[in-house]
Amino acid sequence: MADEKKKPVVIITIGMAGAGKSTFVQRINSYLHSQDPPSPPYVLNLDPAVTHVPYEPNIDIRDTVNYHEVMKEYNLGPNGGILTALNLFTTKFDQVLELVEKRAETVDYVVLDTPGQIEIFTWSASGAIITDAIASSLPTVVAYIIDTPRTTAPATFMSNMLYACSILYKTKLPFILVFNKTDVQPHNFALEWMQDFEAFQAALAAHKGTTDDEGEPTYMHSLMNSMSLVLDEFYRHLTAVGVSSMTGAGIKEFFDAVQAARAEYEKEYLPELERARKAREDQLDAVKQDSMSRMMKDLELDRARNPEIVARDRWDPSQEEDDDADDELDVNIIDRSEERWPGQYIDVTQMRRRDDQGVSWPRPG
Ligand SMILES: Nc1nc2c(ncn2[C@@H]2O[C@H](COP(=O)(O)OP(=O)(O)OP(=O)(O)O)[C@@H](O)[C@H]2O)c(=O)[nH]1
Repeated sequence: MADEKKKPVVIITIGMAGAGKSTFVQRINSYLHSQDPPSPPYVLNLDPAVTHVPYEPNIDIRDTVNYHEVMKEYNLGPNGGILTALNLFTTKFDQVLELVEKRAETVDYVVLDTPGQIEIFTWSASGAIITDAIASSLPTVVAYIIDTPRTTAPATFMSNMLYACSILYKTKLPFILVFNKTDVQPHNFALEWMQDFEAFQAALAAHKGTTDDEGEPTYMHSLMNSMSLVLDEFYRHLTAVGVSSMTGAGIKEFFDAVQAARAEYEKEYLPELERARKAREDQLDAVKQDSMSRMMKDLELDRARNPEIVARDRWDPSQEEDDDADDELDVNIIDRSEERWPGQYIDVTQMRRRDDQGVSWPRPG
């Protein structure tokens, strides 16, 4: 389509704590800066608890929500604090989207670094809202970062793949398995297990604890055998690349995979998204039509019964309220690259104390 605007690809990096998400984001950031011409990405840090990120994010959740204050304010532990901080940030995500969309024509990639505790993003309402919101406006890809040296045992490998599988089915987005730290442990064993079901079975059988004292397969072994059959189907839907965020090896292959995933987004995800949106709108329309026609019927009956009320029931333009007064937004999402970190630290957790602003965050339910 000729009038279609250029859109960047969003890369959502997800992974277990310590898998190397932040180092990976830094690596792809520097890779894109080193291109000719340089193509700096737009980077968002969504981890409120991280003390240091090795890159300069354009939008940083820590500029908006003070995670320590959230813990104090709501009397929460670290995980509850991170989740609540993410929830508070999500209430402002429309502003984030606006800032991202403003840059859509000048950047090729938007990169999201997610909280270290994977489930806080993958299993929370906020994570789903953020993912859906961004994926419905820009082509989006999930990069699932795996700590390769810690995935060499068949059982750990399978658990990790099952987790990846659950995220794929939850987000339904194009998915890239990123085997990280290949400088320490090459990832060919993983590719072999993914491509050759029998090789994985053999690795499982060779592992200790697969048979009991009588030489019979243990319950766990049988379970893993069956699960690996399920995973065989799952592997067909994804791309795997090996990278070293430390040395930069494999990063070009990662971007080749991102381009292929973008095409997949446009071919499969987008039509599905539009179909779901249309179905939702049609359903809403039908409900609206139905209640409207019932209301009209009730109204007709009522008016027929009370003609004197009908005579008094007239619209009075002087009573119309001025809705525009509330339209101004209190902008507190900061784009560091635009504002050059003006030092206007805005701590949303403190806002409820300022009576003049009248803002009060809801307590988690
Ligand atoms: N050898 C090697 N080490 C790596 C690589 N990538 C990351 N690391 C190391 O792995 C550790 C964890 O990396 P992070 O980037 O902090 O991992 P993370 O997933 O962001 O961790 P959280 O902060 O818990 O979210 C650090 O010590 C990194 O230096 C890699 O490619 N090779």
